[in-house]
Amino acid sequence: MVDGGDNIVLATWGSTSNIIHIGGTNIGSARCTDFKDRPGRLRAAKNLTRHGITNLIAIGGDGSLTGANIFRQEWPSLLRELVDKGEIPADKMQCCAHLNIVGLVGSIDNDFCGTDMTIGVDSALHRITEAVDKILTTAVSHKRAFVLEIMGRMCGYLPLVAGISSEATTIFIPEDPPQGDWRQSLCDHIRERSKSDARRTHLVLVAEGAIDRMGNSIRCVDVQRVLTERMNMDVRVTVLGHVQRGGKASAFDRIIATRMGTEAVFALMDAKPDTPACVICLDGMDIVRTPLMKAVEATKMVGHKMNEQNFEEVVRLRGRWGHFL
Ligand SMILES: Nc1ncnc2c1ncn2[C@@H]1O[C@H](COP(=O)(O)OP(=O)(O)O)[C@@H](O)[C@H]1O
Ligand SMILES: O=P(O)(O)OC[C@H]1O[C@](O)(COP(=O)(O)O)[C@@H](O)[C@@H]1O
Repeated sequence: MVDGGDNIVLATWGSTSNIIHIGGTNIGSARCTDFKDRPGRLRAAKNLTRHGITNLIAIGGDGSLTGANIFRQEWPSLLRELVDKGEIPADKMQCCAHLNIVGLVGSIDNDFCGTDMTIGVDSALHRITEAVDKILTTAVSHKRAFVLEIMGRMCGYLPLVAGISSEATTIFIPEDPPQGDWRQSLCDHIRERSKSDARRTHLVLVAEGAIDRMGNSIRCVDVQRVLTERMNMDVRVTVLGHVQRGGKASAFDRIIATRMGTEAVFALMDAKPDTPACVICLDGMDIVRTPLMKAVEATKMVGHKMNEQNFEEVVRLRGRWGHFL
């Protein structure tokens, strides 16, 4: 939108076929600093009106969806400025008067309030589960413990569900830091588990953003040191890194992306000038429309509560969010 020119092309059946399995971005969009400032959004408005585009589906996290909402709010004033500067003809004020926005949440983190799952998180979970299964081969045959760093700077969803699917011994996530002395309780827990299952292989999953109750980072090497020094265990660290973001989309992701994309088009077709912008969410197994700004506000609130170290509230906000509506 901001760069215009050849970056805006008509989608056809041909250009949108045979891409359903591909991860990443196919249309070539990326983070764009210019869009954060009005001059960048002015250029985007000019490029869109040139093509007569007044319906947008924004795919991204809270940043992209916040930007999209700001763009929508500013749209009339952007058009007015462009007309006043002589950059677009005056009749565009009428034919492009309203910009409709619908959001889709794409993120491997599953950190957006309002949707039970974001597009991408299931594929990442598959990648993590496959990787952990492979690591378990060495863990079992060499009788080693493994400490794995899992993505999620502010969100523990992936480590949490990956921990369940791989029977991890312990999981560290940012939203629910361990109470008290985590080093001691980790050792106690492992001793306890080993009593009932001496052959057990110990996996510890650490979220990228894991912290203790004081806000200090818990890193894989910290866990490794504790288990090595206090438990005399043979411990290896593996950082799964960007492997988690890559590869083919899972069947579940292909299906929710298709269902959500379809609903986004219906939402745009239904939109009237005064219809508030919405984001398409998964509620249980249903695809639903949710007010965009409420969802963005709730998501930002998680960040504020995290900064205040109000972890009870963070956990509550990460859960079902009917209380916001
Ligand atoms: N406050 C904002 N105003 C306008 N555009 C924004 C704003 N925040 C983010 N954006 C746009 O959305 C893009 C993606 O935002 P970012 O926070 O990096 O990722 P995400 O959408 O995954 O949260 C940014 O590069 C920028 O173009
Ligand atoms: O490569 P970068 O820019 O450090 O990004 C890695 C971060 O992106 C994430 O994968 C989330 O990205 P998305 O929300 O775009 O899926 C985090 O889990 C991770 O911390």
